[in-house]
Amino acid sequence: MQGYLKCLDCGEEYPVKQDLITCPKCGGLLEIILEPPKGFTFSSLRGKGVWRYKDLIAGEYKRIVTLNEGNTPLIKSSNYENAYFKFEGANPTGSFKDRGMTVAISSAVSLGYKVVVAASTGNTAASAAAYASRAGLKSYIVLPKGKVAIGKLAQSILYGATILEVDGSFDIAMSSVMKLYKELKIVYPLNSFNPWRLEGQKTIAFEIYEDIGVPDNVIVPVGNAGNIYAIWKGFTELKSAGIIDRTPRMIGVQAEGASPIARAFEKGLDKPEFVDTPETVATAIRIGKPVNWKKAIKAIKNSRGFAISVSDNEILDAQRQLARREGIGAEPASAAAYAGFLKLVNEKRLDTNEKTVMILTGHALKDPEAMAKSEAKRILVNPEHIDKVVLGEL
Ligand SMILES: Cc1ncc(COP(=O)(O)O)c(C=O)c1O
Ligand SMILES: N[C@@H](CCOP(=O)(O)O)C(=O)O
Repeated sequence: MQGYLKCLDCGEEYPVKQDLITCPKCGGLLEIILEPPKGFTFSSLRGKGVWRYKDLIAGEYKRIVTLNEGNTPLIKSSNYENAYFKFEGANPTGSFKDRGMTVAISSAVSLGYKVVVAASTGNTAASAAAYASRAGLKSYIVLPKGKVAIGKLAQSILYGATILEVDGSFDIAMSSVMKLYKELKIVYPLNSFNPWRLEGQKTIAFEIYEDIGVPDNVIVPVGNAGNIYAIWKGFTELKSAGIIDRTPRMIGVQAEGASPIARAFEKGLDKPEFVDTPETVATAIRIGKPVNWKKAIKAIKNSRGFAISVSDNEILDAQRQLARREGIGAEPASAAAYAGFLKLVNEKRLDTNEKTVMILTGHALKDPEAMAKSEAKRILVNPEHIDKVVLGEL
């Protein structure tokens, strides 16, 4: 595939080399700018999931480490005619991270790394741990102590990662991983500042396109801010290949207590004011200093989109509505996308005649404590009178 790497900070360009992760000149974020192969058509593709699109994924892979990620359902809303949910909770470890991890771990293996590292609010950790184990690599996971949902922590334990806990927020864990990456040449970083990981995540766009063509809007919950860029990148590459003639509007949603990007849009700023002590019930997106903020702002602006924030109450209410009106169990961070949709519809900022896809990034089972916050219909019954309870007579 034709292409090059370009630093978003200093603008330096490099040939597509898989061992480049950040800019060798200034340490900035690298973009992988690709031109899909001439004459590419979707009808020639075979297989399912992320690697169905291998002709569109940059890099050379001596070995592909896969758990058959991707190929997630695009579920039509039963309440809004033109709304769809891309249920990423159906991935092998229950979140969209698996799409990126299959590519990042395959890269690590192909480059000969034996040790991988990631900072995480939980999902990256679970995914990194699973794929590292499958590849036979040693994984170190850096977590904000006491701030990771129990389902995700349990996954990392089960998959056998070494868990390093730091006091403080995810952002401190992230800077610790940056330090490890810069100082120890033996570790391969799995977070989304690694542009190869985003190559896997962009396949969300390809699957949406194959299912329903180009939607008008794609609503994405934003934390470390890699996924919204990755999805936009996927659509942008289809446009440069002449397969589609427009890209959807990318709409980012953040939780009010962790909303540096949404606030930048609300205030008309070019760069976010970071949040030192981010707080939200949506622990996956409790992030104050998103490493990919430049990429996210680029994707949102170039697609004529915007970013908004939603409150914790709106998130939990949206999580319940998703479960009780659509039958879909998504974790709070994912429900933020639906909360954003409901808010925009309510404020008449989004036209329900337009085709909108919400990315439901992770499974509800990841965070049982959040699920249990919903008011329950639980009745202690005497088995002898259970019929009367059901008939409403007791
Ligand atoms: C479930 C879930 N949703 C959304 C996000 C946000 O994705 P990104 O960090 O790519 O913005 C994350 C992680 O940050 C997540 O784990
Ligand atoms: N929500 C993320 C935060 C880290 O994001 P990443 O995309 O940079 O790995 C997580 O699950 O840890």
